Amino acid sequence: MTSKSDPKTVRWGMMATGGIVQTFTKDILVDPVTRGVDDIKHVVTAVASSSSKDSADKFVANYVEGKQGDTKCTAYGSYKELVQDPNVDIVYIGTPHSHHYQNCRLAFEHNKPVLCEKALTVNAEQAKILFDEAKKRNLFFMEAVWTRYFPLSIEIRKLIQDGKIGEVIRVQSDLSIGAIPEEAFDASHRMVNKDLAGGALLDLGIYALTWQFQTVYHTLPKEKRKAPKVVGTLMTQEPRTGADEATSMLLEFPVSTPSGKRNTHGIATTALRAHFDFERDQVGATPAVRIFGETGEIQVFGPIYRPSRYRLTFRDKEERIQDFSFVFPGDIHGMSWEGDEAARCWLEGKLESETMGWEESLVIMQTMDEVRKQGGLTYPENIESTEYPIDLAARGA
Ligand SMILES: NC(=O)C1=CN([C@@H]2O[C@H](COP(=O)(O)OP(=O)(O)OC[C@H]3O[C@@H](n4cnc5c(N)ncnc54)[C@H](OP(=O)(O)O)[C@@H]3O)[C@@H](O)[C@H]2O)C=CC1
Ligand SMILES: O=C1OC[C@@H](O)[C@H](O)[C@H]1O
Repeated sequence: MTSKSDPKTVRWGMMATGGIVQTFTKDILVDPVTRGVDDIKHVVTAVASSSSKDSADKFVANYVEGKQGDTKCTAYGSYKELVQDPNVDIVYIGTPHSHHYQNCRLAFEHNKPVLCEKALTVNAEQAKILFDEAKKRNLFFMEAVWTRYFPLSIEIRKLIQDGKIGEVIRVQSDLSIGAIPEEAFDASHRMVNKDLAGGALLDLGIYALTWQFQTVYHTLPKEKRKAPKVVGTLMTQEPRTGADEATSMLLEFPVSTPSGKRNTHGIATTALRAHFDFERDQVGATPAVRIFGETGEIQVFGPIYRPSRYRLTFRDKEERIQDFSFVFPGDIHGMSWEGDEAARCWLEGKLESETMGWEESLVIMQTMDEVRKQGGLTYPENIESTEYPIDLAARGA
């Protein structure tokens, strides 16, 4: 348990009613005590849909009512009404990547703190403006990279920091899905639609990068962290839309070991069309992340956005192979931990989370900018723009 005092309640406002907002809502409304947390409690006091009030009403009925005692949840038919609601402490943004910049600016304009889904923005310039705005207005702001808050991720970062596998020489990370885009995603789907900043890199590749960054960059003291050089990029276009269907990245993290003597090599890959056997991966046949140290290796089994198994292998130890598994408490999907972090940071008056801080989110966006430049991937001007407000089409418009 984290605390013995009465839990403090945080009131969430949900911006959008799509897939991820449903999952996040279900997860945060699971009693935190089931995961050993007794200092905070989450309630959802408002939900807004840009498509219709009806969609917000249905969301409330399906995901909120009956799950938070007597606490009321207001349904809105516009995001503007949500950010004006005085009963909302913090806004969760679960819209497509293309809309994050505009949506965050709207929330900040009304002085609301924000937890915004990955990828934070379309490009680094937008992200930088958001961080400046949040700072100017003294508002908590965090990119919702849920994987970082998993007990498994925390444990692996600690193993590396404690030198359990020696200095890290190379990290390989992959997040690919076996979907054939024509069958799995209509050309207008957010996964492949350039108007929604779709594509493998911003949606899935960001997790391959998350594993690079959380194991190499983040395990160093802040003053020693240096942005990686993108040494090479390969990109394949999705035939109908021109979004990236497959992206491979070769990174060099300069002087990235505690001794300051070594660069670390990063190989990060992502694809929408690669055949990928999740079941086989989950039983442990094929690790999706391999962290190669001087004296040992850490293998993480996928899917790497929701990891629950890892293996440690040592060169010189008697017990050469050790396996570790994690069970998700309280039947959560795994998003509650990031919700707890955001709520706790906000309650403590922090502007950012140590685990996914502004500077690191920005470096990751800069890395993706460079990858896109090398791979020749651009998005429409209106969604790359830093202008605000721009009226981007809402769903179905
Ligand atoms: N952390 C994770 O595991 C996951 C994160 N994500 C991230 O969450 C975000 C949303 O993904 P997901 O929930 O799967 O997407 P969905 O398409 O399921 O939902 C997106 C929602 O955004 C709103 N929206 C506003 N404008 C548009 C528009 N022009 N086109 C489509 N939708 C619009 C809609 O809600 P409304 O009509 O109510 O306003 C829609 O339901 C992305 O950033 C994605 O990367 C996605 C899946 C998993
Ligand atoms: O963040 C995500 O994680 C799970 C994937 O299925 C989804 O496409 C992606 O947005």
